[in-house]
Amino acid sequence: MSKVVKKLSEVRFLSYFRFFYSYLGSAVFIALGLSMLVALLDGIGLTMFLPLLHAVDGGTGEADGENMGSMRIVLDGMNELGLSPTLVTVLLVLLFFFFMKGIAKFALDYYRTILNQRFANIMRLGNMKLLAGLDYSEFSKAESGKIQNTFSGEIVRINTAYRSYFQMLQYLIMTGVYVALAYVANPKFAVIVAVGGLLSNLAFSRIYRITKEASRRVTKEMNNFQGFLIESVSSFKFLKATDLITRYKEKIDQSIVSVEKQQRTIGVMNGIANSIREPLVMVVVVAAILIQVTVFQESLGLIILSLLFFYRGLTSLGTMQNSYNQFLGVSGSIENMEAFTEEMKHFQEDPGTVPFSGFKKKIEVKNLNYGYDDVPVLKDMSFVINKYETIGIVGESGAGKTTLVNLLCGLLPPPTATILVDGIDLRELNKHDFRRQVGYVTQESQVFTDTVANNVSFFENPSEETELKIQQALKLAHAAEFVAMLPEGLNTQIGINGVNLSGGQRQRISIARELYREVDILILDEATSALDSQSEKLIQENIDSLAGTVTMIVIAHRLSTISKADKIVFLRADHTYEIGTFESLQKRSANFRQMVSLQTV
Ligand SMILES: Nc1ncnc2c1ncn2[C@@H]1O[C@H](COP(=O)(O)OP(=O)(O)OP(=O)(O)O)[C@@H](O)[C@H]1O
Repeated sequence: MSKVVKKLSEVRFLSYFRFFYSYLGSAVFIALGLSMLVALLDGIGLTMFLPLLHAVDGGTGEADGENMGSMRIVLDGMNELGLSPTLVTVLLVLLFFFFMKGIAKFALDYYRTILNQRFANIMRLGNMKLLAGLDYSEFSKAESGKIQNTFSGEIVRINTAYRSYFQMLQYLIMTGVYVALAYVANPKFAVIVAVGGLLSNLAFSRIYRITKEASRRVTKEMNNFQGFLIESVSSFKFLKATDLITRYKEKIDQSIVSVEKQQRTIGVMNGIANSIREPLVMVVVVAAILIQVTVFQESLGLIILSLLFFYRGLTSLGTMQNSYNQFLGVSGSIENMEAFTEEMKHFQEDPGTVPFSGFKKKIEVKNLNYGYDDVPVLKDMSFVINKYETIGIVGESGAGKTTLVNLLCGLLPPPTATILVDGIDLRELNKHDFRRQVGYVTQESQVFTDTVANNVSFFENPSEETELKIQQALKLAHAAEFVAMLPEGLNTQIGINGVNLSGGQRQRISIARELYREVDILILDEATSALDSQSEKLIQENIDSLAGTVTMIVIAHRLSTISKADKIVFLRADHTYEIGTFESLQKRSANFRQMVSLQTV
């Protein structure tokens, strides 16, 4: 089945089908099958009108099938079933088919609603999986607005696209069924109307093109808009305090206006498509009747049934055209989503296969070289971190401290086997296992819009035991005191990005979270930079007290933070480095001495 779908999808219009099929599988065929059933039942019901007319017209109360052309097969069928085509039977059969159609239509609508929801969820779940598995270095190049928009607004738009697309397919099938029935009823008339219908379709091609282009632009502008929005929320304080928010708002306003403009174009196109549909249908029908009557001299009676089918067929065609135009109005989102998921799939991280059950002995860095886009940052670096040691990483801004730490925690994979954890190439280790043992307090404290307790336990189920652990972690991070003073203690909401807390308090909460996790390796990136000297001193003491129970890698600008470290990796801007204790580096490195002399240690 999927091979057939692939082959068909080489046609652009059908390539969208492959997109939906890739998420919903053969369920889409069930929906299409139901559409066909609805059209067939409706068509058969309609054929009953002719024997009905005939029965009434003949005054016999019984239809004999004369003038029904090939459709007399329906009457033959009734006869075979032992149903004599009296007025009452024909009426009952007509009712029967329309009831059956009602049931099939209900099943179709219900199934489509379920599929619609399933479709949105499959997309959301799939995208979340791809995002979680994304390689960190690729993530750092991504646009946050695009991710945000693709995950929220675009999914809504694609859901609309899905509805319109399948509505279009449903009406396409219906049109096909009606045209086929019309052809069986009156072939000549059918051919004239079909040609007319196809010609009328040409009028729509320009509308389709304009709508599609506008849809693409909406997606692009929405990506920009979301990006601006995220940045204006995260940088609100700065933008507000400097009134740069006024200028930033102008950028956001422009993208809002541009989206509106494109959506207006889509609206106008949909309006035109809607309003010219009916007149066009009528032009085709009137022309076909005139040709039938004047050129082929057929009686009107002969074309009534065919006309009935055609009127329905052409109405279906019109609805199909409108659905298609509505679909095109949001189809830009499908292209965006396809490109986005392809990109994310391409940049998935290798999860690693070797299980990791805990850090046992040492991390060895052996001749590590690393750079970005061929620009070297770390050159031929070698050192060892033994279990429970504290390693300080210092150096000028841009010397590569964060890069080194990202390599050590497996966020950036080194090109060759140059980082070994307990003798195993870090790239081979199961990343989930390994990272569960890594705590990371980043430069910008990571806090989440929830309570203090949830920020520390990271949403672990509340229990007495959990609370006790939270309190211990807060104490170690020197945060217990200020948390106790908060209006609702542990259950206080900390606000968006922790706005209700001071910078130092946010940092202490972040430290408490990593201590709560009881990891083997704790990375602190400038972790005490936002603290006042009293708090820093206290945390420093707590960190020192952790020495010997956890392996710590500490990036520090303030040398006091790492004066007691077992080893210090001192990085220079020219990619050279030195390793030693604070004292030994002070003795042998002029650069290090200079750095120390600039600070009061
Ligand atoms: N994703 C990236 N792509 C390209 N270059 C990068 C990337 N990340 C960092 N760099 C570059 O690598 C060098 C080292 O950066 P890194 O962030 O590791 O330095 P750092 O010592 O931690 O600096 P700071 O103390 O200012 O935080 C810098 O020149 C930086 O511009």
